[in-house]
Amino acid sequence: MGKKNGSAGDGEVKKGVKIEEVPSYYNSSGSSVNELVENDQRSPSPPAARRRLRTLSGSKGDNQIMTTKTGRRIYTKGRPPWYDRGGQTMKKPFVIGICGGSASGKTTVAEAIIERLEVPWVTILSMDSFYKVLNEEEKKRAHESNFNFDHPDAFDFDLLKDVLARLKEGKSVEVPVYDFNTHSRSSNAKTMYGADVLIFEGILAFHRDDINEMMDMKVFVDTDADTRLARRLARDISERGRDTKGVLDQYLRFVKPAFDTFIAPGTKVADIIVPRGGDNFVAIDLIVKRVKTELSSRGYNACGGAENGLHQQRASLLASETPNELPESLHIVKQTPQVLGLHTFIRNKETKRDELVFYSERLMRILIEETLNFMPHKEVQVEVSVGVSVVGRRMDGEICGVAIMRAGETMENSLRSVVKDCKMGKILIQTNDKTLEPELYYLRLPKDIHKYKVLLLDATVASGAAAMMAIRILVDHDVPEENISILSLLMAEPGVHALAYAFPKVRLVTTAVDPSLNEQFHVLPGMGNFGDRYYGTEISDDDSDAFNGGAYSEEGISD
Ligand SMILES: Nc1ncnc2c1ncn2[C@@H]1O[C@H](COP(=O)(O)OP(=O)(O)O)[C@@H](O)[C@H]1O
Ligand SMILES: Nc1ccn([C@@H]2O[C@H](COP(=O)(O)O)[C@@H](O)[C@H]2O)c(=O)n1
Repeated sequence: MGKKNGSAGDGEVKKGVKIEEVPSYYNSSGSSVNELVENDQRSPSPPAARRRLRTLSGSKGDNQIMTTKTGRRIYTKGRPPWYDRGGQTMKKPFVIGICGGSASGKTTVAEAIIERLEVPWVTILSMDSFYKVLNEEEKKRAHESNFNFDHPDAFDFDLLKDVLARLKEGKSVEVPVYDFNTHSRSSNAKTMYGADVLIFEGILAFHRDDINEMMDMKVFVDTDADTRLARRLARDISERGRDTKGVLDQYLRFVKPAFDTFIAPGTKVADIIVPRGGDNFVAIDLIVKRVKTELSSRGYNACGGAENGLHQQRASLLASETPNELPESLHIVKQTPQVLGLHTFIRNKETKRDELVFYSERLMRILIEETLNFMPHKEVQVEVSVGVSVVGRRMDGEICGVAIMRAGETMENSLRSVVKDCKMGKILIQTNDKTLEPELYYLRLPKDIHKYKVLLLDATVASGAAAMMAIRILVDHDVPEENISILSLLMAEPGVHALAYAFPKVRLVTTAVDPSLNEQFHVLPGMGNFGDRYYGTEISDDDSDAFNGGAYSEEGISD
């Protein structure tokens, strides 16, 4: 997939119909969306019939969005709300395997399925990513068109199986990006995440029974051999840095025999055979119909939300009695006159923005210092002067911060001022205006985050929906629950109980707990929309009513 410029940009849809207006913070590469579009335009132009599709491609961590002809948005990165109030996965992705000869149109069929499915969260995994790394002698042979890339031994099937298994569980994976020009992996892997539908395509997609068992539907693209060769010649010369002689030599020596021996038998395990590939709209429509039926029987609704999702359960949260006791995992900083005084400034709606920033940052530092007391420490001996030493303490292990955008970002400066050179990640979660479920739109985490004690930052916790999704994401990235602390200036009691119920080992640290939520899930009495007040982006009550029908939702998530 995503083979423009000869490299397999996996996890992307190659070509999206229209580039969306995406706020700049979606784009982690630092370049604007327009720049990304321009980059894409420099790539070899696809045949006219396919030009309607265009990629919004970016670097690792970018959100990938395409819009179908009917105007629906499809996210090829990100995460739908897959977990329930207990923090557990609710939905498994529907896995479609697509097998077929080289240049048979596997990618084209995959794109056509995505476009017609109209499911918002889709991931495409290509077998190309799992080509083994070649040694120097093999590379030399590959450059002479004398290496068999069509034999099963050319692929790392075990890695492929692990990646598929993790994606099925909704866990994040690092997928190698393959470069057909150099026959090697590029230095940067792509981070991929789960989805509603996962399409896995490749020439040997059906080669191993254990991997076949992981698929819910197996599609074989059966395109005539002459057409495949003609397309391959054109593509490999224009996109993969080959010449006519090399393509033909490789085809006769390896590609054709391997098709007969290893690929064609895939028709026997396939559920559906699609003659002619991407042109076969009848077959593609039948596949799409079947997938839609399967998805709805698994509890997906038309908007991509799940029945019994977080939002629906949140309503019952408001109605339900909260336990009398606050959970043990909650720590409230000591209510000193200093802390209470800072709160008074912050809660007061008359407090000016510069004062709010000053006093809230003071309170944030107190909150962070308090949290650090829970981090593991070890004894160390330091020399004070010649011959004089004392036994002191030093933190044992590394800390990183992850801000839940946007209000959590207000706490980044304070964390940096307390923890020197602290690595920082970001998560953007927004409410889907149709399903009302929180959804992940942007994710940037420090490398090897599972090795850190993670301080998750959000200025306030109301129902806990955003925090719960953020914790779920960290857990999916293999951060042990007990290594996560969520830090907030203010938490609402229902949110505290919801988080503690779902993730009992996660430490909740706050400077105050308010008793309740209103019907819009805003904390009562609360501190207003902290993010807007801090950034000076508040709108007047009148405007707010006009924009939101009377209710505002904090930071895009009604939490
Ligand atoms: N129906 C079609 N008509 C014309 N060109 C096509 C068609 N399907 C695919 N192609 C072209 O053939 C090449 C291989 O198609 P692709 O879908 O990438 O195949 P695969 O993924 O099986 O290698 C691409 O250059 C693509 O643009
Ligand atoms: N370094 C490589 C790796 C693979 N190939 C050929 O690619 C074909 C598979 O990709 P498709 O997009 O066509 O499915 C396969 O037939 C290999 O021969 C290559 O040429 N160089």
